[in-house]
Amino acid sequence: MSSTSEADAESVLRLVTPSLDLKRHKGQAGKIAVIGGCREYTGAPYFAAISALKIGADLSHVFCTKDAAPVIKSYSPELIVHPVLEESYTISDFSEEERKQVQERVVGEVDKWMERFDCLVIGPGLGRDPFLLECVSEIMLLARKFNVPFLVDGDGLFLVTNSIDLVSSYPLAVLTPNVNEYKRLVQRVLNCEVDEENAEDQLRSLAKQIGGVTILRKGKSDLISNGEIVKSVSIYGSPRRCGGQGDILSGSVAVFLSWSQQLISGHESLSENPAILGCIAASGLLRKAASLAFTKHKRSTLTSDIIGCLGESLEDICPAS
Ligand SMILES: NC(=O)C1=CN([C@@H]2O[C@H](COP(=O)(O)OP(=O)(O)OC[C@H]3O[C@@H](n4cnc5c(N)ncnc54)[C@H](O)[C@@H]3O)[C@@H](O)[C@H]2O)[C@@H](O)CC1
Ligand SMILES: Nc1ncnc2c1ncn2[C@@H]1O[C@H](COP(=O)(O)OP(=O)(O)OP(=O)(O)O)[C@@H](O)[C@H]1O
Ligand SMILES: [Mg+2]
Repeated sequence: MSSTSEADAESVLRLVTPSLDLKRHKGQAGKIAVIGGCREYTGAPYFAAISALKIGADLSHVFCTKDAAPVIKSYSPELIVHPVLEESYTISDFSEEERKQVQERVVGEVDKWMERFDCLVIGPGLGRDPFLLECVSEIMLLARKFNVPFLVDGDGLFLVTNSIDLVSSYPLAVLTPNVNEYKRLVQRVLNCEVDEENAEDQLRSLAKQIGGVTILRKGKSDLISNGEIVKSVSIYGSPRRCGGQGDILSGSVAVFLSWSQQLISGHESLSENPAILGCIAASGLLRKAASLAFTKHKRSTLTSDIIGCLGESLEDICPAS
């Protein structure tokens, strides 16, 4: 039986957004890392990482391939960019032993930083190179070892859909599939097709089947479930469907999830699930920013215009002072 309720996204945003306090030091408002960026895609990891900063995180890192790094750095001096990922073509002449060494080096480069991160965003613009995805599987296992929450999006979902054990039963994992990514997840995990008539129940079953991970199914309404409850966020956004809006969402979920975790760990009386709160807050803010950007730019609204409206939209709900 379906029991979806529309979340009060503005109240959640007010609850989880920390006040700006002169006693807080750099890092306390969030340290986020995006794992993504390859020869084809440099925009997606940039959108995710810069959105995290624009909302209020203190530090935003990007771990990408060597080709992508100078491009991403040139978009913004605010991002800390690590050119560490390798694609198969750079190691095509290598022996099995040498490939193993490269993999260990790649994973070691992320390992050095792992404990410092509040949340990882795995997948925006990652590409689908098999060697690169093998390394990213190891990075997911490492995050689990250190109990670092992670969100999986884009090509990260391609990896996870084919190796569901990577996220299975990890309560700190959030999946943010778009229409295609959701279809593939449902087919692979539930062995059936997407059922729009019973969308909420199917989402709940999917999240339960993957061991209680949180899933945010993007669409006309965003639907969120951890296998127990289902929440929706349907406030009006924008009729423009330009690429990159999902990347804003992924960086935003990472920040709000970190803030929700901080809030809940300081208040024993709060029993909410930080991943669910993070998804509701991010979805609500993205939609509000998209709506504002559309009123300003109409048909020419682009992802960068929506990013430009994140601060104003959050300020409207939670004034800085
Ligand atoms: N500027 C950039 O660098 C961007 C890179 N991106 C990256 O591109 C890679 C692939 O992601 P995609 O989202 O394109 O992959 P998808 O597997 O979602 O494929 C997109 C395809 O689905 C179709 N489609 C979209 N919405 C649909 C709907 N409602 N019903 C039916 N078909 C629909 C589109 O026409 C397109 O052909 C990822 O790594 C992603 O992160 C995207 O995030 C967009 C921005
Ligand atoms: N049909 C729709 N009507 C209104 N809002 C939508 C619709 N589809 C998506 N959205 C909004 O856009 C956000 C991004 O969803 P989308 O499906 O575009 O992700 P995506 O395909 O992963 O994007 P990206 O291009 O970044 O990869 C969602 O969180 C939702 O708020
Ligand atoms: Mg996407």
